[in-house]
Amino acid sequence: MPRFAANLSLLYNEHPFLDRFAAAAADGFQGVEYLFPYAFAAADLAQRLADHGLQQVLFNAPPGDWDAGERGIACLPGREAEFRAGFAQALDYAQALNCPRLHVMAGLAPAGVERTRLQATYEANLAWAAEQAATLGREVLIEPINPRDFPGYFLTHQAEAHRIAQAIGAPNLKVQFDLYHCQIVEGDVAMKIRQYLPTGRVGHFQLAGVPQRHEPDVGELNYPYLFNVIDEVAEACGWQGWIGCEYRPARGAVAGGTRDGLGWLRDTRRA
Ligand SMILES: O=C(O)C(=O)[C@@H](O)CO
Ligand SMILES: [Mg+2]
Repeated sequence: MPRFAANLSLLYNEHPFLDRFAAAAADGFQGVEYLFPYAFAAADLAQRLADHGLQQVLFNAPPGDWDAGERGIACLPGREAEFRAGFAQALDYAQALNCPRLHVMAGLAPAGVERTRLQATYEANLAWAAEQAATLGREVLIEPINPRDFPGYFLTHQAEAHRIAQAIGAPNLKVQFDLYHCQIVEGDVAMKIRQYLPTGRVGHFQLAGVPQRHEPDVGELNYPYLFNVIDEVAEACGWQGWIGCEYRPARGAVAGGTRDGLGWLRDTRRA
């Protein structure tokens, strides 16, 4: 069975952020991920992980001005210095939290800038970030994201992400395979797992039900089937990663909403 990490940005919103670690551990999670740690001291986060026996499996590098609508800056010409400073900060947190992988968000393609220029900026930033991360034994991840949730996002397709990772050629530059985004953008999810997992370039999976991004047992994807495919292929190729549970609980605003929606996880553990 795959290992599941609780995404504390989306799950357990019925609790204040720092209390979500305890809630996730109480539900049997051994790993956590979230969008950004930067509003908290790394030492406080590390203490929560230690207190609850949790591993930090992923978080994101600074994305630019999130509240103003930015969704990463890696493809944006002219923002290279900010990208480098942000990535250095992310690496400091990764060290303190013993987190093996960092997601670098591409950003929204600005109108009027040629794609080739964005592509060159993106690849140069990723090559630099992968080199920095390698010195500390960390991985850099890139994630294709569906353009309904993030209109204009630069990276949307699995094939494109793998082409970029392959072209840059850094062994620690990998793809974050979010099954929810993949289903929305291109479908054929099981075959894409079979195609890409054996390449060694998949660094992490994430899941959510499609289309509402609720629990994985709500919606059009058959997750028990996909978990079996991941298990089968992972065993054959020796992959040992995590699946981040990155969904908004259908009863998320209700006390106990996240736990009440974890029946799918209890069923998976029993299977
Ligand atoms: O939205 C997603 O999917 C993510 O994995 C985030 O890191 C980016 O918002
Ligand atoms: Mg994701």
